[in-house]
Amino acid sequence: MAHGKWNLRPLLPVEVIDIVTLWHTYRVPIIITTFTILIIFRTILHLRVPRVKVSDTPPLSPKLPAEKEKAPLEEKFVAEKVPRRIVGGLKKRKSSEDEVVLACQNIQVIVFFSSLTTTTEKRAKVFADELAQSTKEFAKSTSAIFLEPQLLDLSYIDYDDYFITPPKADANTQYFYLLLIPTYNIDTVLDSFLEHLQETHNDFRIDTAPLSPLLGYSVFGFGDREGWPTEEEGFCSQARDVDKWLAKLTARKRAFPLGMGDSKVDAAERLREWMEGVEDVLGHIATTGGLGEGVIGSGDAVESDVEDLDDEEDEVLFEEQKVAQRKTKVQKKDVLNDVEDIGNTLNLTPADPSEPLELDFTTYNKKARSTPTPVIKEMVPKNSPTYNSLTKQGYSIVGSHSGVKICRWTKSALRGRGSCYKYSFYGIASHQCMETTPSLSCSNKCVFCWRHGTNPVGTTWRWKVDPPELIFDGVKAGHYQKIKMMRGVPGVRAERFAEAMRIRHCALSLVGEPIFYPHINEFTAMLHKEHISSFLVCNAQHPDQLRTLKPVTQLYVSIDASTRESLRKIDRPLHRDFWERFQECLQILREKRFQQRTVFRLTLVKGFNIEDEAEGYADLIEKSLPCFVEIKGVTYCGTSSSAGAGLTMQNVPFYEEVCAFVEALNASLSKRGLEYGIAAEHAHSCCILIASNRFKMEGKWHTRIDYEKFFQCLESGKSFTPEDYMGPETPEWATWGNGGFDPRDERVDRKGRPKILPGEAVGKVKVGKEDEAGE
Ligand SMILES: Cc1cc2nc3c(=O)[nH]c(=O)nc-3n(C[C@H](O)[C@H](O)[C@H](O)COP(=O)(O)O)c2cc1C
Ligand code: SF4
Repeated sequence: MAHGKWNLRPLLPVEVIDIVTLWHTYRVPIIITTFTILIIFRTILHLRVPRVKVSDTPPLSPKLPAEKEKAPLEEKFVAEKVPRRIVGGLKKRKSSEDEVVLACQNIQVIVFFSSLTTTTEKRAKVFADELAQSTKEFAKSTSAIFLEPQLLDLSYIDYDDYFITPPKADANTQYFYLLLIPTYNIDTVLDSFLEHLQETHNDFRIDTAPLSPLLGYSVFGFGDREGWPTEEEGFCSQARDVDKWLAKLTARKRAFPLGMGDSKVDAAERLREWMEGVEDVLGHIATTGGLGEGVIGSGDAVESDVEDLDDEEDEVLFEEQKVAQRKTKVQKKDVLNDVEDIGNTLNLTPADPSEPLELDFTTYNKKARSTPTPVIKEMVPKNSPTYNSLTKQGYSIVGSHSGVKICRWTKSALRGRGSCYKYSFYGIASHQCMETTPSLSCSNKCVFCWRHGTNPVGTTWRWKVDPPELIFDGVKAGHYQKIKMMRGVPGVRAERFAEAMRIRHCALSLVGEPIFYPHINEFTAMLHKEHISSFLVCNAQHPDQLRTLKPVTQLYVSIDASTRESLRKIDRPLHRDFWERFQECLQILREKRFQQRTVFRLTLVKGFNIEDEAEGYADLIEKSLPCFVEIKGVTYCGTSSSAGAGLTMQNVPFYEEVCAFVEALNASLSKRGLEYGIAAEHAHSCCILIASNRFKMEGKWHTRIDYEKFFQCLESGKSFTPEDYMGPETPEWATWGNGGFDPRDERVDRKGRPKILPGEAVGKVKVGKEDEAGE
């Protein structure tokens, strides 16, 4: 009272006083705990309520009223009264989702189309009929049941029924979407469709990939090149947008690349190709239950090409990229472990570290070395660190000593982003080129080798020999499998994908020394029999094999230095008589120059083999008189092997330095009266071509090859010369001074952004990534 408060204690029973005291002491934790329990309870209740779509666009002509009628009352009530479930954040792919497995028996293909002037509608009808026939065929040989494809006009459906979640028919049916989309630069239904896709993806209340339960999707666009000649100018832009948004909404279940056709020119042909590809995928789903390797959601994606993905995909890929980066880190660590393993197990200490040392990377422990076994070993056995390392780098190992890998340029060409320099110089389309080797082993350890120092090395063949048939079939299968893995990659062109399924060129230069393989002639004969051209690169260390090599389309010898000392420093050869072998190979090449196209390949490494060596190289050219000299700035790959050799980015010459060297070399050749000239360039790869005047006609360079003529010459059984299969004129854009980038291709940087035009700022170009410049 004295303090103005009532004292109730004398009036209350003891229990009540205890409770009040307790309350005063613990009221804060009690309130917080009660509040938390209430929130948890509320959240659980909330999550158990089924998720419901909300439509912003009233259905123009609801196609499925009957189905809606059939919906249970309870569901209708929920649809009307309950707010939508909120699933925020990025979708994280669970490991179980890595493989899309057909979890049902029925496959329902829906063909969506839109059409203003009816061309797409007519084509869509024919397309759906034909698809119905082919899916019936699949049904005969598999347990999957293909329901009759549905044909739906985007103008007459409620987008919410199909493009927020796949339709809910029954648990036994899964959906596959095909969309045939024209493009209009005026307001059409396609604008609201695209808006809907975009809104669905950005709607924070909905999962960012709500269409991921689909089996897959693919889009085909109709456009008109007359009015919209290029993609930048709008050709098929709306089909490209639909493809982009569906990739996001389905968590990248692009089952087949976007197809595009010009309504006035080639739409029918392009659509047919695309249809064949789509049927192939559907057949694959029916037989295996999955989309096949390479399509996200069903296996491996793009090897190491994560950084090549479009900006448009970044948003969706965020989580996946992090996983990929984590993976890369783990892989790097593993590679390191492997190399360490090799080092530890070999435990070799050369008496003189500067002396070349013959290493056998297939020997794994001291015990194995000290007790030689009479059994002939495999060069790259499956359980070896070398095997692990090479497969992690993306090589497919075929048999026990061969490998195949698709190069960055093959991927680039599949996406319409340019071929390697061999397209500019010789007309090789990169997406039809297979890069392979029948011998992963090499007798050099070049400082710039981007094979990460993990390939086996040796001076003699001492391993088990696989038959050429096994290698030939194996590398083709490995190549096609890797091409198929590109199917779901953003930007892959349907027509290039179709073309890529026919190998036309083989670069025998991947890793190791191809002529080391004892049956190399049988192997190249198999290539030629299937009209696959052969570009074979050897390291000028095996004169006996080089002498007996039968003609290939183009025969290369790597010329990495012009003096004995710099060759020893740069190639780090295992043969002690490496210089004599090198000289002998040059002599052999001279003899072969009228039987096939012979090429010197110079790889310029600043601080190793450029300075003051132009004269030395001119001497070598004079000695061998090759048909061509390819000069290329070294590609820095940042591996431990290159770093160990003291190679850094400082050793990579700028393009202007390569140009200056080439001009000096060319001047030295003409001073000697040798008839050569600078014919072509590919600035993007830091690569320039000097050619013999034998390939110049009426003042124009003809560095390209007539491949069919080459096969005719071979099949005739008569002797022939390189001039006999000389191709058409080198295109103007590829000739010296014009940059060498095919104007038909889109030029982008590694992030997919448009890039400077050829010729602009080329002096600043340095090629700094593994196989960027082509092998
Ligand atoms: C007004 C108009 C605008 C068009 N805009 C584009 C365009 O921006 N890009 C394109 O590639 N094609 C464009 N086209 C071509 C159409 O996409 C093409 O003719 C298509 O086949 C039409 O299909 P449809 O007859 O089914 O409506 C346009 C055609 C018209 C009539
Ligand atoms: S870089 Fe080599 S393997 Fe790749 S496309 Fe060009 S020639 Fe073929």
